[in-house]
Amino acid sequence: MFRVLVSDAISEEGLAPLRTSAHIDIVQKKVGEVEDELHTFDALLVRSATKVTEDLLEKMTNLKIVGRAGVGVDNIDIDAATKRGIVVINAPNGNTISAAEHTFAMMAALVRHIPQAHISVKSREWNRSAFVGKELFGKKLGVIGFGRIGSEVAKRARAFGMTVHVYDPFLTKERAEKLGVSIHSLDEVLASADIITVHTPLTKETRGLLGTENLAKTKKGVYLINCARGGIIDEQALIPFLESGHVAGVALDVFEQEPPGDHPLLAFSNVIATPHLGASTVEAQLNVATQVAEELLHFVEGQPVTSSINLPALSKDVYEKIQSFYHLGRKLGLIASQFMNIPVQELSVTYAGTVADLETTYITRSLLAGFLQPRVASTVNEVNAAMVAKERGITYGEKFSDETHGYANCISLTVHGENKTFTIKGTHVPNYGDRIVHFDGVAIDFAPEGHLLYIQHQDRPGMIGKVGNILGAHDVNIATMQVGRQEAGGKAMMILSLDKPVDDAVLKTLAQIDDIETVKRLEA
Ligand SMILES: NC(=O)C1=CN([C@@H]2O[C@H](COP(=O)(O)OP(=O)(O)OC[C@H]3O[C@@H](n4cnc5c(N)ncnc54)[C@H](O)[C@@H]3O)[C@@H](O)[C@H]2O)C=CC1
Ligand SMILES: O=C(O)C(=O)COP(=O)(O)O
Repeated sequence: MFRVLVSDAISEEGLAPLRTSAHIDIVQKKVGEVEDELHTFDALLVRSATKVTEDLLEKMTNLKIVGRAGVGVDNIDIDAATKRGIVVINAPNGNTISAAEHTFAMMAALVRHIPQAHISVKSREWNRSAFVGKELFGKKLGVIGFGRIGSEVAKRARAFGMTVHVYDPFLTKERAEKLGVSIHSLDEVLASADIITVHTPLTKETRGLLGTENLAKTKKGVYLINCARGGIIDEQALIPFLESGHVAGVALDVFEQEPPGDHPLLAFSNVIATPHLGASTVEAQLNVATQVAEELLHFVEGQPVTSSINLPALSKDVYEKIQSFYHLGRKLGLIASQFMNIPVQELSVTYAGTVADLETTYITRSLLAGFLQPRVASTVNEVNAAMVAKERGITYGEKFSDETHGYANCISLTVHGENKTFTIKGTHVPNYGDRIVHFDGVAIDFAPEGHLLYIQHQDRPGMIGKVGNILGAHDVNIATMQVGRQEAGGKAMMILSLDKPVDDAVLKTLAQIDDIETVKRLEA
């Protein structure tokens, strides 16, 4: 049973696809309510309220995937998840429109004092002169962060007759032109905008982006909106700018701490606020829940996930094409690691033939994970392989070649260790399987499966019989045997596939045969 903990309020209708699977068990409880069971869950689904910290991940020892029913993943310790090989997925566009509409609603409310006027009327007052506002028409809107939400806000602003100035260091001129906005430096946007709205993720770079220094560069009388993440506008820094009247008004949907409690900003009559409602619409909640539920189902079924934060994006089509090579890659890495059971510095992977035209990043990650797995106690997979390699000082690189050795495709792995270099090559034959076609300088042909025994010896008559006798005497059945040699009478090798693994005593007996130089167990 695949156990899913849903720890925030996620649309029931959106989760429905998960309920159709007999293999999935859904538990809807807060993390604090299932402390004793945390180690039993395979998946965790959250919104922004649950903090997926390293400490929580430490307790969720069986966790394989975290799904964020929304965009921002700043409540998830991505590095800690990646380190543990836990896939993190989100729903990147399900709530874009809702967040953009909320931003626009906040903008209109801010410049027309709607919340304040509403409270006044509800208090049985009729004070029209106290709430004279400003038009949006003809104003300059500064958009900081021009991704999905920023660009939807800009479209609506243009429809209102506003000019849009954008700051986004990753935005291309073509995209800006297409959407009818102009690109500026941050300083230019700060100096020119009548209203500034932020739509970046919260990162090390964007935390405090609008702090004392940058707020001082804004126009006197500027309005500010944060419907992205608390902390992008520095809340403490804002206070003197409100006190002096430099900032005319602020609309906040998000706070550094949520809920903000008795926050000093809330005491200002020209600060309006909502309790993180950007994505709180029926439509957005259905969209994001459906997106993560569908992705989770793919994950459970062994299909690729397309919106992962810590895995390269893969479409179903591409995944189907690389799947066989992905398995071959893992086997090549696994066998090479056991054969080279010494410290290694570098792995070099060469792709040739049909595989060279595919998305090889994923295959390389799989190969790397196979290589690292025998060397580390925790799980290594394509999520954390690069990180684990880095931690261990192992570098890796990809190359592409035309040399297929007569096969339709060929993956070659060369491992550089201390005083030794080892090369293994494999191919995938459709409807037949994976074959290792080159092993440590010798052309050979065997399936990388099960309990393998590698024997390196001098090419002499009678070697096969001697090995067979010893294995037979120890009740070890040989399923297949492949032999190869560099030249007659020279270095030769046998790769045997056995029905059960041999123990150390048998290895030792085999190693004592004259002309046998190396005997190694290899598990594939
Ligand atoms: N209030 C709410 O309920 C909601 C809030 N959000 C938040 O809105 C924000 C934006 O979401 P999306 O538009 O979907 O994300 P996105 O990833 O499509 O866009 C973010 C943009 O920010 C830009 N950016 C990154 N660093 C930057 C920097 N240092 N300076 C300027 N621009 C920078 C990126 O290039 C990108 O274009 C996120 O923080 C997300 O968490 C999203 C949905 C609902
Ligand atoms: O998607 C996002 O980034 C949001 O901020 C929405 O947060 P929520 O899912 O409503 O807690």
